[in-house]
Amino acid sequence: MRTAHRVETVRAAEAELMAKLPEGTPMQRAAAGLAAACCALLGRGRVYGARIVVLAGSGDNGGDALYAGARLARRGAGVQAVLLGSRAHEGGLAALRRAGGRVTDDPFEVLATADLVLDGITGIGGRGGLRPDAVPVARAARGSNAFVVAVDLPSGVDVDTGEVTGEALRADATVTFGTYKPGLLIDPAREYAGAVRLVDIGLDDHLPSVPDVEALQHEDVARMLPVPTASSDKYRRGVVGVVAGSARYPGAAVLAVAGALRGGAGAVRYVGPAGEAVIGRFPETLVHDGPPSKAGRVQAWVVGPGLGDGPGVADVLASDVPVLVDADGLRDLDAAVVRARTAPTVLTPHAGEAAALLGVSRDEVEAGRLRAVRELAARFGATVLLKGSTTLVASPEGGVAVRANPTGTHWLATAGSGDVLSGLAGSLLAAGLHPADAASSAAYLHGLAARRASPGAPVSAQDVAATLPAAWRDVVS
Ligand SMILES: NC(=O)C1=CN([C@@H]2O[C@H](COP(=O)(O)OP(=O)(O)OC[C@H]3O[C@@H](n4cnc5c(N)ncnc54)[C@H](O)[C@@H]3O)[C@@H](O)[C@H]2O)[C@@H](O)CC1
Ligand SMILES: [K+]
Repeated sequence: MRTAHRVETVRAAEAELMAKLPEGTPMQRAAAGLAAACCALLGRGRVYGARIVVLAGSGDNGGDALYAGARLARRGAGVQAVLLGSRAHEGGLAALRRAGGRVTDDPFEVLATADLVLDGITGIGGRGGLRPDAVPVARAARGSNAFVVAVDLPSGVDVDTGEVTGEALRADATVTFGTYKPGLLIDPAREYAGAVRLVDIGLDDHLPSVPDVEALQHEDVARMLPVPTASSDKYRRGVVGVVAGSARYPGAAVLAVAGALRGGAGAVRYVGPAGEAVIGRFPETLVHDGPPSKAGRVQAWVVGPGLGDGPGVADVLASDVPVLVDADGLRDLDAAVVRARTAPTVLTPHAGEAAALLGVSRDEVEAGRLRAVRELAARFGATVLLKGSTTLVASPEGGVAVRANPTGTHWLATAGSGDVLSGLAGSLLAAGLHPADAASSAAYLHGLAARRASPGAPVSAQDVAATLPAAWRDVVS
């Protein structure tokens, strides 16, 4: 699991750490880790003579970059510092000078020939996008052939939310200290960070055990996924009911069932008017034309994909098993009805649907996705999966981290892919997963399947569904 803490928490942990260590120790640890990462990035034998530019802002982020620059200068790199802001970190600057580094007043000249740039303009103390004086320098750094390494995080992004509201410096890699920051796990800031490496500075013992945001890794998902045993039969493995599709959108039913069949439930029961299309494609499905309450026992329901104005939502919400509500099922959803349920509910809106549920504009949701997903979960007393370039999953209970999905691809923004996701997540719910685990592991597998089905190229929802078993295998092997 990658765990991220917001600025306030990091500051409190750093204060505790600093109180028990000699002054400057955390910064020296950070600088040592940063310099080592730069050496690894430059490659064996390439540090001596490398042309390195340190962009140093006025805070401790600049201090980290300057001390790391000093370490690299001692190993023979030519290091030039560009001082941005009203002052520079005194100790870091003195160390750089002692090691033979220089301060330049022509940033554009040194950037034009640089091999590596250290972005130490702002770290967790940065507010808003880059200030005007830093903008042309940041642009020149990005426009050069140099490899750009962000110190702690890319300067200009919002650390706590992942939002990018102004100018920010896009890095090729980020070396972050002590813990990930939410912005390193959530788009669009995540995209500015490049490959992220975490340097241990001894902060762990001082951080709360529950992070603000977390991102699953293969091993976390592998632990969650259901594994059939010798005593499993199709009913013990769970039956998932899918209420989806309409005369107008029969395909949504097929795609939701396609996802559900790959999610580990023992059987899929389809309820709705698209039974013929579903059976034609997946003869293993049990079909029923409704209502859901008369269709036989299931361990979880999925309701909504392609449903149009069709019936079934109220019937399913009245059941005593977990329910996942998606797409048309989310329209006019009553928070009081959801809150009154005895079994868990999972909602899977995209930004537009989330906006309608919250009564705000889509832009407002897009601009504050972390806030929106938490607010929806609290208001509906439900687990909420907010789809987007970084899909987020929030739980209704307080004190639980929001999960940011690390496997997405922009190609997943394609018709029908959400139907596959809701079928898959519902199937995992029926197999007995905790709602947040079902939602987040479904998003993980779904993203991985999309990347695997069609690396770097358009992918169809059917391809995603068909590649889910391969993604599952990747995760558990
Ligand atoms: N506190 C600690 O124990 C440690 C802190 N470390 C480093 O310290 C950083 C935090 O340092 P600071 O609190 O000094 O804050 P920063 O260095 O992140 O930034 C603060 C400075 O940047 C300026 N600034 C703010 N917004 C700006 C913008 N949009 N454009 C340009 N300049 C802007 C401010 O005027 C202020 O002087 C961390 O990110 C990390 O890199 C590390 O050394 C590890 C240990
Ligand atoms: K930075």
